[in-house]
Amino acid sequence: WTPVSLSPQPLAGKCTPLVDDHTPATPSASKGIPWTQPLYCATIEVAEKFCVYSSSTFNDGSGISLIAKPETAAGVVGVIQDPMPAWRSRRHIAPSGCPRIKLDDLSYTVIPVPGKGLGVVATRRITQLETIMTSFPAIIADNELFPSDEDERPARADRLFQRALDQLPDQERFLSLARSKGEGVHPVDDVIRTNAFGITVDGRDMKGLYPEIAEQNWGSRLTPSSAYSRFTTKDLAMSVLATRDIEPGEEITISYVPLGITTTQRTRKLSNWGFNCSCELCSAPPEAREASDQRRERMVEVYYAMQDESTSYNTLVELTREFIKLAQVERLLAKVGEYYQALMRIYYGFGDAETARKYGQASLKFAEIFSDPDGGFCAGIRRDLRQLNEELSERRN
Ligand SMILES: C[S@@+](CC[C@H](N)C(=O)[O-])C[C@H]1O[C@@H](n2cnc3c(N)ncnc32)[C@H](O)[C@@H]1O
Repeated sequence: WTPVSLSPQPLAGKCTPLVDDHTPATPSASKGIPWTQPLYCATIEVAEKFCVYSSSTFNDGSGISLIAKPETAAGVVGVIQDPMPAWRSRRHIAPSGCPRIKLDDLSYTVIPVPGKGLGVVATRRITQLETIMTSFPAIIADNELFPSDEDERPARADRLFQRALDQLPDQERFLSLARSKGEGVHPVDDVIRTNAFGITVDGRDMKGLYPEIAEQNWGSRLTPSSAYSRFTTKDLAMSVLATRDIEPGEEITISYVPLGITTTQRTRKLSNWGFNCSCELCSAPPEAREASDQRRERMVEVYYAMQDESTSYNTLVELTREFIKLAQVERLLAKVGEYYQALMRIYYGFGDAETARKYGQASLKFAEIFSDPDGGFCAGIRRDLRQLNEELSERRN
């Protein structure tokens, strides 16, 4: 038996009843059913049945609606009924080693920002890696409900969206968030497409709508945004960390698109949001953008050259130096975990297990800050490190 507060996950999965409309169940903590609102299910055109699961007690009464398959909902029950939920003590959500904040010590305010609607602006100095905010989802919805071709949108999904909204205690807050699609699209669909993050819940790709985080604009200052969002599976929380020191009055921005890509790639991806970007990077002089693009393109070249069979070990060492230098200049701090993981694998491929382990350890350090410490990425690095450690100790013996 594992105390739920330390590890909510064991409650999830098999032991939790799969609640759907064939197995009607009244909310009952003793039966392991934490949902407080009536259940609503619909079979939509794209796939099997999805149901709306809602709890009005989640996150201090802000509530949550989950639009999911019964097996996904069963997977998060442990989080919903955790007797010591993370939302009660947001302080402990900061990654270990990072400065923590108290909820009443907010370092930002939400105000109009020219050309962008509302935005989040620092009210005091925020230090690098400080947790700026932690948010819990108002709605989590399965990705299948949001096909990229909007004409393929399952018509009956709107009923699920409506029910999910009706069962949220704070509907106004949800509906006040930015929308970009307009007429003809259900408001919940629009708010989610404009504001939600891609998250993985119980192995499924979902969209998570985090109201506080949704107030942040996309932005960059010739380098990635000043902040980075980090999802943790075990409590469904999304935290925003400062990737550099942020001065009072500065806007806090996060990245809506993958980091490290070029201007053309960014513009294409940002077009999904349908806004004319007015961030510092988008409005920077063309030479500055080109210089950044060239560095990013060179990083891709170096990455492939490092893995080329014809590359000698000495060249690999030189390329590694160049790659790390470029990542530093571009300030791709949140990507360093991935980069070091790649280096671990490349050096291992070259037969240098000692250096591979060094990069593996560094990779884990960064990955535990910028990604979910309980997620698949960190687990993969730990697995590789175990293998490397075993191999090195066998060699020594
Ligand atoms: C997640 S919301 C951000 C908060 C939003 N500004 C508000 O008023 O609630 C996303 C929307 O903000 C606006 N936005 C975000 N970043 C922007 C930028 N760099 N330039 C212009 N508009 C931006 C766009 O309208 C976009 O669809």
